Amino acid sequence: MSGAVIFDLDGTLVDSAPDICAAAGSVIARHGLEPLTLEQTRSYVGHGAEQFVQRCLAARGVADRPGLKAEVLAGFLDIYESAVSLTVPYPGVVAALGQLAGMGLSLGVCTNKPAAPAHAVLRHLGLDGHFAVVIGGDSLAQRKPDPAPLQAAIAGLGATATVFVGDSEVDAETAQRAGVAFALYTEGYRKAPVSDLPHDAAFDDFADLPGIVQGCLGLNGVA
Ligand SMILES: O=C(O)COP(=O)(O)O
Ligand SMILES: [Mg+2]
Repeated sequence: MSGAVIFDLDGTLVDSAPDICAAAGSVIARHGLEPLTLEQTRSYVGHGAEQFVQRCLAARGVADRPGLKAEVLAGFLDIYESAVSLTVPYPGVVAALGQLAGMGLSLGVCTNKPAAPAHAVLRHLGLDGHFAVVIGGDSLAQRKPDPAPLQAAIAGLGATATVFVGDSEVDAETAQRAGVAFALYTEGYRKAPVSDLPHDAAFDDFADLPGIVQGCLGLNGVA
């Protein structure tokens, strides 16, 4: 067996909402629009950059203003790669990644964040070396909850047994459609109750993840 753990990024490995909120706020301010709250930002992340911008503009009542979405999206994507300074890994993430690698598992990322800012934030936090594969929201024609990006990550790692770790409705649906075990991190940007999301395991502390992965993959011991 070749085991792998594939992670969602925003709301799972990292709390990136403060950077996304600041970046979006600075772009919409150019159009005379008020910034978003952190809470709004968290609830709009998860479906990719275009949907995020769409939701921001809808929240400001200007979703139908001609040409605005394309302009704001371009401005947002321009600065998204440099929006890393306020982003932090969730507690215990770094130790858990080391422990999972020590168990002989390969690690990957499957996010709806575009690939360039996804790589940038992982690099900024010194986490990029952990991941042999990073699939972003613009890496394929499809994005989560389509199973194709997760399947591409699995193929890229050559994995025969996989656990997908994510924080949202989108991730739960992706795992289900791909037929992959799903571990739900409950401290991210999820909107629905935990019980509404199909999952094999749920956790609120990354210290618990190696044991969960061990159980999902049927491994014998945590190194
Ligand atoms: O919606 C995004 O841009 C990213 O969200 P994800 O990392 O949770 O997939
Ligand atoms: Mg997420």
